[in-house]
Amino acid sequence: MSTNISPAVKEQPRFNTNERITSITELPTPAELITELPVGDAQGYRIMRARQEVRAVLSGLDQRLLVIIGPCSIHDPVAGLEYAAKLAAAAKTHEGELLVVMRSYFEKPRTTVGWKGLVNDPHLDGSHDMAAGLRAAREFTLAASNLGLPLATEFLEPLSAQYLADVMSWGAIGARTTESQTHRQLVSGLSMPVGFKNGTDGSVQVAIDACQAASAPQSFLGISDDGRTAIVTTTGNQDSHLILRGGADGPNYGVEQVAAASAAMAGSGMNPRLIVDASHANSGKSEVRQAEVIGELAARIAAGDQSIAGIMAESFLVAGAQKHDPDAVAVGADVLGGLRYGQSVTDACMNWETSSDLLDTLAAAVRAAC
Ligand SMILES: O=C[C@H](O)[C@H](O)COP(=O)(O)O
Ligand SMILES: C=C(OP(=O)(O)O)C(=O)O
Repeated sequence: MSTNISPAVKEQPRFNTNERITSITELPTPAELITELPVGDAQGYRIMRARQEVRAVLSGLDQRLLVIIGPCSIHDPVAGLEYAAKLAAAAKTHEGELLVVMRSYFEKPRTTVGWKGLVNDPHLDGSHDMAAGLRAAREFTLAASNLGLPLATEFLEPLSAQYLADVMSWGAIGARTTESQTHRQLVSGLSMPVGFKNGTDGSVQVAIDACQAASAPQSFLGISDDGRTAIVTTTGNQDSHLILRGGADGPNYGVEQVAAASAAMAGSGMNPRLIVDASHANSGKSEVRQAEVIGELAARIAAGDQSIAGIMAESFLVAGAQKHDPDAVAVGADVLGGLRYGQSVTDACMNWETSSDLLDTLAAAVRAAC
């Protein structure tokens, strides 16, 4: 444990503060980590071009389908990169019909408690070595992006964006944080298109409100690249859009539900073209059902449905999910050695073979629609 309290602060009476804080450990600043692990010029150009392509698909100018696909979470960078190599090859095969962006999710929002992702706990043992987590996440993104893949992530901790956002071509705000002012402000300053999920209760209106808030200029408390708290002033993110992921009442990818959500977005002056997440409450977190949902969506796209700009899917090397509780292992234990290689430790994913077949199906659907 290391506690860093400045000498000036130590002289103040502190008996009434921090009663429930056991440690505060300083991290490298965003600038320090980015200097150590920089994005090269050619790579930076590819990341920015992918952002423009995502924008063009979302607006309908580019007739391809956006496919945001990959593991629910990256817990083992080696397996994640093996998956990325397969996906990069499939993305190249289908580049005429699909704009494939890999889910590179390093922060997991939890309904109650559980492993919170590679940034928070990279050793999966409850040691919460976030300096190593941020480094591992950045190393992963640089390697995956060098395979030619645009990357997607969920922005969960407002401070972590400063360490990773430069490598991302698409972002999401999850169902549990769409209503949060902090996240809406954050999106207003992010450089890539960002989708807001509907709420876990199924409310689409909170995501429409979020898109409106994030599209507007904002001023808020953030951090600078040098790690100091700062006033951040933004232009607003006009590429904010809606993601339907189902809710407590069940799925919301049906024809009428998508049409209603699309019309509500248009009525609020926002982009009516949206993304459907085939996982989460749209599949009851079943990877088998998820594949069926994608099949249904492909048929609608082939028939000319223009309101679906993209699809999100959870996919990894091995089907399903395995349980992992970081509190049940000793700090320093060989956690990866005890886990099934290539299988999710968070939500269930489709395996690579099924995912590859579905990419073929989606590409055929786009060809049929043209
Ligand atoms: O996408 C992942 C999960 O659905 C999300 O993190 C919530 O998981 P939990 O309900 O298992 O905590
Ligand atoms: C956490 C996720 O989704 P949701 O916010 O829809 O639960 C996710 O996509 O990983």
